[in-house]
Parts: sequence; structure tokens; C-alpha cells
Amino acid sequence: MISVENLSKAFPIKAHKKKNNGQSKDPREQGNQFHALKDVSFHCDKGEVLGLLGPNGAGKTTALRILSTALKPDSGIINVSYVDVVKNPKIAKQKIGFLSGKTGLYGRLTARENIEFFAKLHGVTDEFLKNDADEIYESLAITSYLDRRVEHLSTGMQQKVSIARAVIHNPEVLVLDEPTTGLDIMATETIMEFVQLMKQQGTAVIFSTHHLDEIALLADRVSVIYQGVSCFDDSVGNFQQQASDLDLRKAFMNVLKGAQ
Ligand SMILES: Nc1ncnc2c1ncn2[C@@H]1O[C@H](COP(=O)(O)OP(=O)(O)OP(=O)(O)O)[C@@H](O)[C@H]1O
Repeated sequence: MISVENLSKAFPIKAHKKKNNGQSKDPREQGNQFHALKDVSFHCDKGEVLGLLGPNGAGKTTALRILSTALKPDSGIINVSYVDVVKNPKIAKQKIGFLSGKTGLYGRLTARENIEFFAKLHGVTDEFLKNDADEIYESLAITSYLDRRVEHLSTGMQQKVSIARAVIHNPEVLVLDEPTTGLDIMATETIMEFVQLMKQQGTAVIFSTHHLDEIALLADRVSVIYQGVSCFDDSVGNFQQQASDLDLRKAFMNVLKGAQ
């Protein structure tokens, strides 16, 4: 459903950031370039959930922004159901739903207006919005505040509205960048259940997280990025096998140790 092969991406380093005050230099810094991604590959099939792990600064958000077409890679291939995302970003966008760290919602519009504005940009019909969108709103438990302005909603409420916005055009692939960060237990639970529902409906779901309990609960596959390089991409069962007692935290640490 979605395959990502050998992605690389470098950012120019701003002159004032080059002074590192004696701190050891990140090996990804070369000349005036910071190689945020050097070689990242993973894939996720229809009805599968892929958990993307990696320490802070590993390159997860950069990789996910490339999938969403917000960033262009320097090299690498991404295919979503036989559509080349880099060559055909407009067609690919129709097939991908993306939730980024920043919600990007318009505070002065209501939740419903935000979702419907985005839906219309993606060619979603009025009929769908009238008859079928309620199912999405109910699954995310946002029905009661759909007509409130987004600026008056809590972080968790806004996050769930953003997820509704990301799936309103029925994407084949759903990409969620740390969807539960900063949320309470109930909002987290709703999002976890929603991911399971998407999976049952055949969507390929990729989500980045620092929470290993979410991996245990949801993921079929795990991909680990360390310093811009993929160092693990396999089933959750084989990920667990990286620790003798099958403990996910130890498995993660062992994968990182092997990459150093
Ligand atoms: N636009 C940019 N310009 C320069 N450097 C960038 C830019 N975007 C990201 N980086 C750098 O690339 C590296 C990877 O960042 P990224 O946000 O992808 O990491 P991450 O794995 O999502 O981290 P976290 O878990 O902390 O969210 C970081 O060192 C970051 O500072």
C-alpha cells in the first residue's frame, strides 16, 4: 500500500547555528548541510499499522512530512498504491491523510467548518458530508463540539478534530505524527480505538510515537530510525525478539545499540 525506499534529506545549516559551544558535533552535520535523513526505508500494507520509533531528533517527523508531500526528499522513492508521491504529489495527496504536530486548524472557524473546508479542497461531496461524516465524528467523540470555534477547544479536542480532518477524504494511508502527545488518558484511548477502526476498514496507518504501550496495543510492524538511518523494519513479533525477555523497552534499546 505504501512503500518508502532509501529516503534522504539534508537541510542547510544556518551560519549562527554552526557555533556548537564545545558540544560534540552530530555526525549528520557535514559542511553547511545537516543530513536529517540519510537512508530511511519502510512499508505498510492495507489494513496494517506501522509504529515508527526513534529517539528525539532521529528524523521521524522529517520522514512523515515527506510522505505527506509537505517536503521533497533529496533522493528516494515513495509509492502509495502505485502512485509515485514525489512525481505526482497532487494525486498522492488524495490518497494520504496527514496529522502533523501542529494542528493547522483555523481558530476562528468552528470544528465543522475546518473539516468541511478541507473536505471541499479534496473534492468530498456535500452528500457525503451530510450523510456519512457523522460516523467519523462519532468514532472520534467530537460530535458535541463540532459547532464550537476551534480556538475555544482544548488541545485534545483540537487533536481529534485534526484527525477527523485528516480522514474526511477517505485516504488509503493515514499518517499520524505523535498523535497522542500531551493528551489525557481518555483522548488517547479514543485515538487508539480510532486507529483500530481505520485498520479494520483496510486503511494503512503509520504513526510515530515515544510510547511503547501504543506499539504493543496497535502495531503490526515496527520501524526504527536512528540518526536518519533505518535500523529496524519488521513485524512487532520480531521486534520483541530483540530482547531475551521480549520486553519492548529493552528491544528498542538493543536495536539502538546495534545501530551505534
Ligand atoms: N527545517 C529544518 N532545518 C534544519 N534542520 C532541521 C529541519 N527540520 C528538522 N531538522 C533537524 O533534523 C533532525 C530530525 O528532526 P525530526 O523533527 O525529523 O526528528 P524526530 O525524530 O521527529 O524528533 P522528535 O522525536 O524529537 O519529534 C533534527 O536534528 C532537526 O533539528
